[in-house]
Amino acid sequence: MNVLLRNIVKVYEQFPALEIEEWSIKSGALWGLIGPNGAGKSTLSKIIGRLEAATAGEISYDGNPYTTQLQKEMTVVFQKPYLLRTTVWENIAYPLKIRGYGTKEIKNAVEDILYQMEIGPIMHQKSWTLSGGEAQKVALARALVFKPRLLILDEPTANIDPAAVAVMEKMIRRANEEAQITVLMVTHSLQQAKRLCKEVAFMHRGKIVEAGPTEQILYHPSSALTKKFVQGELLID
Ligand SMILES: Nc1ncnc2c1ncn2[C@@H]1O[C@H](COP(=O)(O)OP(=O)(O)OP(=O)(O)O)[C@@H](O)[C@H]1O
Repeated sequence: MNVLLRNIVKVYEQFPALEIEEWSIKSGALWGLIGPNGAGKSTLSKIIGRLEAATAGEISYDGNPYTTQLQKEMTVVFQKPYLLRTTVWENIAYPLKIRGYGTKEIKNAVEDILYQMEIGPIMHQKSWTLSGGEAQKVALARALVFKPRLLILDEPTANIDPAAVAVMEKMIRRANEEAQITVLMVTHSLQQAKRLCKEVAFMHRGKIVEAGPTEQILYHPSSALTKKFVQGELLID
């Protein structure tokens, strides 16, 4: 899905949290959003994912304004996922059920993703009994199972053990490469951005300072601020 942002502003009680003149996400992209704490990464991803309204500005999706139909084609996964109070299996089946898939299709799709994400053994477990990392895996499985056209991830692998990170990154890469799902991912790990993202945007104080191919932004940034950040010298201010 192509997403175009123009003059997006978000103000929280007179505090300007976001000011983006123009930014576009091309269909099939895999963007990483990096920047210090409080830079506005979550706010921007929630606004693009329509979980929050911008104070001003416009976002178009494939050249059109947002419609409720689009809600079925995109999804946002948070670090602390909201799961339904039921089993893992039911949580993953849910997005397919509300989209009208048949019983057989649902069974096949859920079984496939349970297997690929290595969470088959916990499929009958109730969501509130899961560990934090297991819940994050289930949330990603639930987002991927219906093949959204736009997937927004806000630190999906924070607090995850290295083996599970590898599985989750494999699934995100595969979703992007094989299912052509457009991905926007907030991450605090520059290593993860290097491994996974084709392009990276660096945010600071509500603005996108610099955006472009991952290699360029992380190794040859043009802004002194980006350079400081990627070298680990930018303090929260
Ligand atoms: N609901 C809110 N009310 C008031 N201020 C808010 C609200 N949500 C976010 N902010 C402020 O907006 C700014 C941007 O926050 P945001 O969560 O987008 O940053 P972030 O880059 O995702 O940070 P982090 O890396 O710490 O998660 C911060 O200064 C934050 O305190």
